[in-house]
Parts: sequence; structure tokens; C-alpha cells
Amino acid sequence: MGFLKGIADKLFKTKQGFTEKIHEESKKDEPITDEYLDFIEELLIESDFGVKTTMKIMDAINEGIDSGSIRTRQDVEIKIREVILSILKQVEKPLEIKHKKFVILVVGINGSGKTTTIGKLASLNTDKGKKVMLVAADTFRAAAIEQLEEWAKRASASIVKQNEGADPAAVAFDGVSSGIARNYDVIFVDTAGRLHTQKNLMNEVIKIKKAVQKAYPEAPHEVLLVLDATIGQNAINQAREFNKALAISGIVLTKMDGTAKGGIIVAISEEFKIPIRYIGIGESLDDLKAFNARDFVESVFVP
Ligand SMILES: Nc1nc2c(ncn2[C@@H]2O[C@H](COP(=O)(O)OP(=O)(O)OP(=O)(O)O)[C@@H](O)[C@H]2O)c(=O)[nH]1
Repeated sequence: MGFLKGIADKLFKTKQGFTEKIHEESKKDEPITDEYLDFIEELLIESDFGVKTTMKIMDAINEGIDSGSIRTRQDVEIKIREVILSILKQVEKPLEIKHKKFVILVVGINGSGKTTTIGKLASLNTDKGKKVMLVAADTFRAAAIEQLEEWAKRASASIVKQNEGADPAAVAFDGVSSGIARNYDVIFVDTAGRLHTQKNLMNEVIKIKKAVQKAYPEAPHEVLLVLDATIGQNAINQAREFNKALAISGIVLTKMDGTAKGGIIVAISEEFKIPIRYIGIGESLDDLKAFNARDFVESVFVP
């Protein structure tokens, strides 16, 4: 219960902006009118569910009305919750670090939360007694390397780095080779933020992935895309382009605490069916939670 409340408190913006509004309208003892259905549809769009997922939810409501299984507004609210849970259940596949020498390549646009997420994950793993290495393949900015060093210190992890401006693919190759040779349990490769529309930078990250594969042919075991939940539908375009370039195996949706439009998680899940591994709900170490569909739904919906 405490765990759930912890998440719910952080997701209060989505609760206020979306589910509480539905609840207020749905608890009224009034019939299901076209205006009421329009209100629901608009709220779904406003909450970043996207057109496709909004239509899926509205279709399920309309089918329920036609078949007689939905008679009241409360039934509508229950149906919305059911459809959202079934979509999110499909992407609830926690990241399992099943063996040693597990290599995780972390990608995403600038400021999405890659380095913070690596820091939090490094800590989670060193806490379990695992030997963790961080590879600073974000060589664009000296500050990025320093930031990763800070996290390495905090998490008691090792770091492999070179100077600012070094070839990121070479850093990735050296770092992963060294981590494998020294038998590390988990190796995280941090990459510079890049827009999915920047062709040369997307080619560069493809090169980084190839360098990781060259260093250890079965790696990367996970290509983690870090997405900022506050940027709305643009996250869908980012996921599409990064997935095309790198075959993303897992997503971390950060800053879920900072948005009233939590529907984006449902839109991404429905569109790509890529596992959501974690959600970020704040800046501190324990603000990264393994994604659980039921916990999420129970946290944002009014009981
Ligand atoms: N509120 C909130 N802030 C977050 C979360 N995750 C990351 N941040 C903040 O987002 C900002 C950017 O995070 P970084 O980890 O530096 O992002 P990055 O993707 O490594 O950035 P670049 O190196 O510029 O590509 C920092 O201020 C983080 O503290 C989250 O879940 N919630």
C-alpha cells in the first residue's frame, strides 16, 4: 500500500488532469449523452492518448453501449480503466538481467533523462551486490562525462571515459571490451542526446551499437530508449525513428511526475508494443520504478 501511495503521490498531475475529471462527470447520475461521450473523447486527446488509442477506447465504449453491457456513466469509467489496463499489460515486461556481462545501450534525445536513469539503475544494481561499469560514450560535452562520473561515485560503480570530443564509437568499444574482459555484471553505455531527425547523429548512434557488437558479439542485450513523458505526441515520433535505427528492446518513460498528460504511456504502448521497463517519477535515486501496469492504473484512477 505504501509503495502504491508513493507512486500515486508522484502521479497526481495526471490524476488531476485526467482521471479525476472523468470521475467527476461519471459519478453524476445522468444518462450517457453524445455530449458526455464527446467530453470523454476530448479529454483522452488532451491527455495525450493520441488518436489511435482514443479511437480504440471510444470503440470499446460504443460497443459496450450497443451490446447493453454499458448502461451507466460508471460503466463507462470502468471500461476506460479496463482498456487502458489491457494495453499496458502487454508492455509489462520487467528488465531481467539474467546473466553476467549484460550490456545495456542507452539512447534518447537531449535532456530526456538518460544519465539520471543510468545513475539510478547503476545504484539499484550495485545495491544488489553486482559489479557495474558505466561507459561515457557521450563525448560531446565535458559536463556530461562529469555528470556520469558523479553518478558512478554515488552508485559505487566503475567508469570508462575519454576526453571530450573523442570518437564515441571508439569509447563504447574500449569500454565494453574492458568491462567484458574484467567480468563485470552489468555494463551501461551512455550516449549523447540526439534528435531523431538528425541523420548524421542517428548514423553515429548506429555506429556506436555496431562498436558494442564488435566488442562483444552478443551485446547489446538491451537497447533502452529514454523518453521524456512531458513532450507529448512527439515522443511517438522519437520512438518510431529510434526503433527503426536501433531496434529498441525497452523504454524508460521519465518525468511522469511532471505531466498531467500521462496518456502518452498508453499511446506509446499501443503503438509499438515495446516493453516499458521503468517509469521515472522524480529526480532522486529511488524515483525510478519498475513498470507495473496494475500499480500504474490504480495510482492514477480514483478508487
Ligand atoms: N522530474 C523529473 N526529472 C527528471 C526525471 N528523470 C530525469 N530528470 C531530470 O531531467 C534533467 C535531464 O536529465 P539528464 O539525465 O541529464 O538527461 P540526459 O538525457 O542525460 O541529457 P543529455 O546529456 O543532455 O542528453 C535532469 O535535471 C534530471 O534530474 C524524472 O523522472 N522526473
